[in-house]
Amino acid sequence: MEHSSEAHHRIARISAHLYPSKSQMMDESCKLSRADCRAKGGAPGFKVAILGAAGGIGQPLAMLMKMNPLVSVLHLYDVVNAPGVTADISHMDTGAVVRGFLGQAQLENALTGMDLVIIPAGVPRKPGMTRDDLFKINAGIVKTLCEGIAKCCPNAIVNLISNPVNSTVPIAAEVFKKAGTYDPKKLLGVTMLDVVRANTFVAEVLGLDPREVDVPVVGGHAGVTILPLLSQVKPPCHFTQQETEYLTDRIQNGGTEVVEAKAGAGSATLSMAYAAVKFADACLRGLRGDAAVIECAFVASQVTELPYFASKVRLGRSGAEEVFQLGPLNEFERDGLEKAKKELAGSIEKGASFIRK
Ligand SMILES: NC(=O)c1ccc[n+]([C@@H]2O[C@H](COP(=O)([O-])OP(=O)(O)OC[C@H]3O[C@@H](n4cnc5c(N)ncnc54)[C@H](O)[C@@H]3O)[C@@H](O)[C@H]2O)c1
Ligand SMILES: O=C(O)C[C@H](O)C(=O)O
Repeated sequence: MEHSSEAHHRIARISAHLYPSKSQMMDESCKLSRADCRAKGGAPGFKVAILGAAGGIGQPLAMLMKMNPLVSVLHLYDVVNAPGVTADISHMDTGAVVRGFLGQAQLENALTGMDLVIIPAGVPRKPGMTRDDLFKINAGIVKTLCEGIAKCCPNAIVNLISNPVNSTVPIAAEVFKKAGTYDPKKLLGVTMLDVVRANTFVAEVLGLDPREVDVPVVGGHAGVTILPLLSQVKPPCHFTQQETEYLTDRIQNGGTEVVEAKAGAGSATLSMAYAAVKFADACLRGLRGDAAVIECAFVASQVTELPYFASKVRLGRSGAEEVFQLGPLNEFERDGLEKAKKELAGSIEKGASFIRK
């Protein structure tokens, strides 16, 4: 029979690693759990935090990241329901060690030591709203979370999902600048869902498997700022004017299509979680040192006269190590680019001045 105090310690260790706040109430010797040991030395991998982990995107995103073999530690932070989601996800028999963090008081613990922070925190749209209508609430949420990142994991790669991305990325950048921690390579607005949608819709038109299709989508992440470069689709193909207009409109309004179909119950969550994991996995492969990891993202950029712009980037050990030029555009795309830049300029300025004011 096992000695009862040893058994007590084992049980306490498990509880302590799931809910670190409880560990303070437990025996000191329980603080370094087996899971911690595994995370520190045994299982190679990266430490990832999800902020807003109990939300519509957060939950499936947490589940998919728990399945990612590149992740050794997964921190799930939210202002509601983080313990429930953590308990649930932690029963999955995959390698990543999961810990939950609830509320502002636990934000710093959630962030300390992280390699990658994914942020889907904030309110989603309802029918009739633009993404910019979310600015009022989400700007403050992103500011607070980024202040935490600047303090606790200033070297982490940040994947920012919260809308309006065209403004929240400049907000995050200004917070990091103020804190003296800004590294433009490490702040990435997630526009992967636009690429995922573009690949799907283009594949439908071409009668191909979407996995064989690669559509660059540049600009930003709202309406006309979402600019699919259909002239650069791989495999090379030709679209009629009617197809080009249909595809551009569907890709630009894919988010609204979901918002309307959900009829007040939120915006894209499952396809977004899929896209977020595809992008996060690319970031982690870059961090690992894999060559030629290239995805689209909204980043600090010199591709146009705007300070931020989405285009293809090469992800490496230090984040977005190379930002690619747009390549040759046709007349339809050049027109689209002008419209995109006009709207983007205002959204970027709105975000930056929220912090600079
Ligand atoms: N970039 C994209 O392509 C894309 C796609 C879809 C949705 N979004 C955006 O992602 C955001 C989240 O969408 P959702 O459907 O998951 O919303 P949701 O309301 O279902 O979930 C949001 C979660 O954020 C949490 N939260 C709120 N304030 C917080 C704070 N201060 N700290 C931590 N967590 C906090 C909430 O408790 C909730 O669990 C929205 O802004 C939405 O517009 C972006
Ligand atoms: O459309 C939204 O509000 C959510 C997201 O930006 C999307 O593109 O699905």
